[in-house]
Amino acid sequence: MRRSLFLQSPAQSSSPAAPSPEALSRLLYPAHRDLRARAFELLREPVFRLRYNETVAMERSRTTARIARVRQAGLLRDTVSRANEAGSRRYDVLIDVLALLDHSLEIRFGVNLGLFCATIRRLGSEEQYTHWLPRIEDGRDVGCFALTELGHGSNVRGIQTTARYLPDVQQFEIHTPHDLAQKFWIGAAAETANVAVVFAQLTVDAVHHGIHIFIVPLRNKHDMSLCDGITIADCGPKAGLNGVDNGRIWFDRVRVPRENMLSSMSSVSPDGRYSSSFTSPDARFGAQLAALTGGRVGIAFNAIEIALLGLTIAIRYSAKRRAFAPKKGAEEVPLLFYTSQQRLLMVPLATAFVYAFCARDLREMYYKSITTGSIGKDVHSLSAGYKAMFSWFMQDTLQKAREACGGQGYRSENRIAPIKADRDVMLTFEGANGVMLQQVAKVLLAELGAAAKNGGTYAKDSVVEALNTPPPPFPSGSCNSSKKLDQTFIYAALWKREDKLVKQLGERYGRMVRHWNGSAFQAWNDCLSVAEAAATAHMHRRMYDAHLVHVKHASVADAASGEALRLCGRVWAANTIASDESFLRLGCISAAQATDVVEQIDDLCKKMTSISEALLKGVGFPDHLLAPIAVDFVAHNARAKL
Ligand SMILES: Cc1cc2nc3c(=O)[nH]c(=O)nc-3n(C[C@H](O)[C@H](O)[C@H](O)COP(=O)(O)OP(=O)(O)OC[C@H]3O[C@@H](n4cnc5c(N)ncnc54)[C@H](O)[C@@H]3O)c2cc1C
Repeated sequence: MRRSLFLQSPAQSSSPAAPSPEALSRLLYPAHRDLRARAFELLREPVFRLRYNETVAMERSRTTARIARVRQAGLLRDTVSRANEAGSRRYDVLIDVLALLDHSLEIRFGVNLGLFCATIRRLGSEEQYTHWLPRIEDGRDVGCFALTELGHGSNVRGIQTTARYLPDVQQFEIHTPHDLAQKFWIGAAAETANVAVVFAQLTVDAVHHGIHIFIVPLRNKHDMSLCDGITIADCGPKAGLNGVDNGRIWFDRVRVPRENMLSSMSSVSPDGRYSSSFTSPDARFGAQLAALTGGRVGIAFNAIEIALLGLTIAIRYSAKRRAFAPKKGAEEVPLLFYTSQQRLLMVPLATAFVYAFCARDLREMYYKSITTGSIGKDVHSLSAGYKAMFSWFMQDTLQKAREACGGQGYRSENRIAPIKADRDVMLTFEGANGVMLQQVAKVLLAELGAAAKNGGTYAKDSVVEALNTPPPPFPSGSCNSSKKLDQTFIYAALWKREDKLVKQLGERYGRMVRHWNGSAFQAWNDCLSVAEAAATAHMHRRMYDAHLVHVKHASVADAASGEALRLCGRVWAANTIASDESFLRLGCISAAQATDVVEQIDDLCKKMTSISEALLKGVGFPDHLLAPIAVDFVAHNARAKL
């Protein structure tokens, strides 16, 4: 990249020092760097060569061949079979790399080693998980995760598959009572899985005990024929992710032994006595969905990696591709010269760096929950919020990256457009994004309710405890603070917006409950827009809190990396404030401050542009995972190559 081209504008202020790519890389990818390097190397092999516009059948068989090669290379060894944090860390590092190549490959592993194994690990007895996890890891069995039904997706509690205990034979009878209860979208069910964890409504001696989970064989392994009572249909071609064989399943009074119910928390004795370690059905239900939390943590993490992949391709191309010259006969300038192109790509680049470290924090919190065995409300709400916000950000970024590359962005071989189609489902599976934000808002409302009983003070372990302490007042001449876009100004703006919106949510909810004569369901429906706004504001303030810690940490490793990250935070904050009218509407900032913020964005983006090459080197995705336009688009398209 020729930096001089970015320095031609007289408005440009001094460029920051470029961070050390090595230091940044160690901050971003601190663990198992050898495994990460081995996985990148493996992806050079012909079976992993990128291909486009294949038939569904070809995509599926290619994904199967890729799975086999990853297994054969031994990279999966000692991952999920360890059933501990160390194994999960190795697994995640590997999957993060595979995800950069092929979403279908990631998801085929994700439903099998991720969702299936995590469910058994978290909810099964030791006997159950020591039996199943090694068999899944080495490929003797392929598992899938059967929760969603045609009639019930977001409303998980409403699923209607039944499981009735039959004490005479000490078996459960799993049954699909009608077509709306067919399992739908089940990854790997259409062709490849031989066993499923099935979520069903348990009845013991005519007493209903709510959702429980059962290990149900789907196919006879010797010839993959369907087991008695199982009907499976293919979900057919999808908008993307066609290497995954999503299927529909009906159970026709299928019998499984009593031991097949996941029994670490609840069990049924041979003579039909039900017991559970949970006194509250709500707490049991939350624990049963723990595997989904792990999935959301993974989606949040990978959404940022994929955004960075799209940005790497688009920024590298934009630094080389030229369009228009300042005067006749002069050399044309690179696309990245244009301030509009800089804004298009640098705001997402800065945002991706802010979010990347937040996603890493969330993973660390999730790893801790593997050791402690319980997922707290903080991990629950952060994983729901980050899953939604980061996957929305990813799709928005891929669209910007696509447009930034013009027509070349539309070519399949340049990756961005097909990745966008493949990844779109991340906004829906493991919890539709809008519904995820509602989950965050419900936690906020509960915290507000608890605080009201506590004289208006949030509890120490509340996710909004920070709202107990108002930000320090701006130093005299508050515009100085917004002019510099400093930490005090940014934090205060984010804090005030969150504080006001959370209170607004509480007030509106109370009013609506009265309006609807006590119906919480109706009242909540009339709060959804403020609920989403409050959840978003909460997430933004949490991200900024975390970001300040990340800047400090990065500065210790490499002063320039710390400065680079600080710049990313300012760009992200400026864009966040400029894009949401509620900062002004709610009086969190003045009109003069809003003007200060908006006027700085172009200059900040120029600074970002000057260090973007170093930032992308720190991310370090190898050329074979990028696209021809990110490497040498002229040589790649040479006539001599025809
Ligand atoms: C490719 C793919 C793979 C999948 N893999 C699996 C799998 O392996 N196993 C599995 O069990 N499931 C799987 N799923 C299912 C997935 O988890 C569900 O699609 C998801 O939970 C959403 O459920 P739904 O599709 O029924 O949407 P719905 O619940 O019908 O929701 C549709 C939309 O309605 C609105 N909405 C719904 N509820 C509310 C509400 N309370 N308030 C406001 N708005 C609301 C939202 O806009 C939402 O996006 C997969 C799905 C896809 C597409």
